[in-house]
Amino acid sequence: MEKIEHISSEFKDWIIQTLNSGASPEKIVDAMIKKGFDETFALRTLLRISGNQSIVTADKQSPYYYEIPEIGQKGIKLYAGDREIKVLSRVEYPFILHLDNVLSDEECDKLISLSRERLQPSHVIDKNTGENRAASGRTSKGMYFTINENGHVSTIEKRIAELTGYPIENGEGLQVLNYKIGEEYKPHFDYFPANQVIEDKGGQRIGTFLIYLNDVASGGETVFSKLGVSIVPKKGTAVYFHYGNSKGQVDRLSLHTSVPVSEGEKWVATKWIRQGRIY
Ligand SMILES: O=C(O)CCC(=O)C(=O)O
Ligand SMILES: [Fe+2]
Repeated sequence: MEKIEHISSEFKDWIIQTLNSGASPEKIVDAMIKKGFDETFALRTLLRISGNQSIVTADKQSPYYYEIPEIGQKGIKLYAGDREIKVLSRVEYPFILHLDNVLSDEECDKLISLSRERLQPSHVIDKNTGENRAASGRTSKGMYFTINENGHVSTIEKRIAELTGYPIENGEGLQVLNYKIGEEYKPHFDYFPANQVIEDKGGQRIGTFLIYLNDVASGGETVFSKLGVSIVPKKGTAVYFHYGNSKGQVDRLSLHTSVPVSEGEKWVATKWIRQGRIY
């Protein structure tokens, strides 16, 4: 039988995701060979993807259909309670909003102090074994709050819900991440691979609300690598990016990374939002 010597964009994304969640390149090559790929092609593909080099893909997929989320329909001044939040910049494809003044300095400091003692190395759940193990693509430490865990978390969750228009119940527990010098989060998508979407747990992730909790002395930018856009962390600002539409498609342009911190440290809080209610 003839061996496969081309991959789809979707399969390429699966490789990126699997690689960055800690699977070894050898395992992925083995899996590709089992699926009928040519061995040299599989090896070469893995080398190029892990070296961040471009590869040619053959696509059957229809293009992502863009819909402007509610937060993008409110103009350049947003309101949450009596707080005015300015849009600093906006990208349409993929949809990204950069927001000023989402949290005050005191609110950022308080969130850091509530999470500091609970940080653990960032882990992923192995899809095959169900095992909780360190992720090679994520060298940061992190922790999760449960929904409405305390008054401070509730205040932040209400603000995000008001800004985005998505109820608190569509959001996962707030995650806080801390990156020290050299730590990073390799290129990844926040949405789930198609086979891991759990319909009765809110379904697919469709947007990410990412808040910067401190100023980073150097490095630590959030980079949307397919766009060539870098967001420089600034205390209290946030980015919202949206990558899931009402047709159930996901936007591959939302690939992003947190580049290594080169001086100081970085603190962020992430709220992942799903299509429907999780709880
Ligand atoms: O730390 C960052 O800038 C990105 C974090 C991120 O991508 C995530 O939490 O999904
Ligand atoms: Fe992410």
